[in-house]
Amino acid sequence: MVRFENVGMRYAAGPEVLHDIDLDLEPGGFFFLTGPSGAGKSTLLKLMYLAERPTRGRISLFDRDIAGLTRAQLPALRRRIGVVFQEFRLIEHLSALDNVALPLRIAGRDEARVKDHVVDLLHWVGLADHVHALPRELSGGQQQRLAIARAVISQPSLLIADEPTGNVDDAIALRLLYLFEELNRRGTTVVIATHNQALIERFGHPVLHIEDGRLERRPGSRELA
Ligand SMILES: Nc1ncnc2c1ncn2[C@@H]1O[C@H](COP(=O)(O)OP(=O)(O)OP(=O)(O)O)[C@@H](O)[C@H]1O
Repeated sequence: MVRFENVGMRYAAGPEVLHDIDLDLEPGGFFFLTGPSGAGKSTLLKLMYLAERPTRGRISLFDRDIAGLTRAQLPALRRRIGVVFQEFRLIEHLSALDNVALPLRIAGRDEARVKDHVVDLLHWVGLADHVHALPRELSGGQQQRLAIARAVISQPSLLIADEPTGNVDDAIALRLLYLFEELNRRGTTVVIATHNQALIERFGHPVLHIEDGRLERRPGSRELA
């Protein structure tokens, strides 16, 4: 699903920020990504969702070496990846409903079903009363839930989320984790960067831990049980 072989990454002429990363994420897995601020978590995720290219080493996604992809092949691959960005990246002039519907409309889905599907999901993430709100009319936590709804609406093969529970209270963080688990049960591989140790322990999934640009995979409590 996601494979890194001896990957190194530096930004422009700066120092290397990821070193010798070897990683093999099984399809259908659920992984937490942890590590201190500045350790390289977002950089690793950017490599996974093809926003950055590695400086060295090899990355394969869905069994394809990304170095061999043409520009024309990239959009189809990207459509299989749902991303929740740290800074949300919502479209400011579109309502909550239209933000979430956008990926389905781009994919040409039947408009009559798009609306029901989106409203259901907005309900699920606790935004039932804000279906027609613009992003700026929502709180930080509500915008985050909207960004999550947009990332999961197309049931991507791979969901990548950078601190998706950073701006929400504990009850909502739990609910979001259940939503990710439901998506995972339906076949989506999930990678979530988080500092929330309580959630990591509660859900017991394996942990990818980065420190000083080096990655270590630790078994989750479920695997050890
Ligand atoms: N666009 C960029 N240009 C230059 N250096 C960058 C860029 N983005 C990140 N870095 C550097 O790469 C290193 C890793 O940053 P990264 O954002 O991946 O860390 P992080 O673990 O996600 O941190 P946080 O938990 O604070 O979000 C840091 O030293 C950072 O300064």
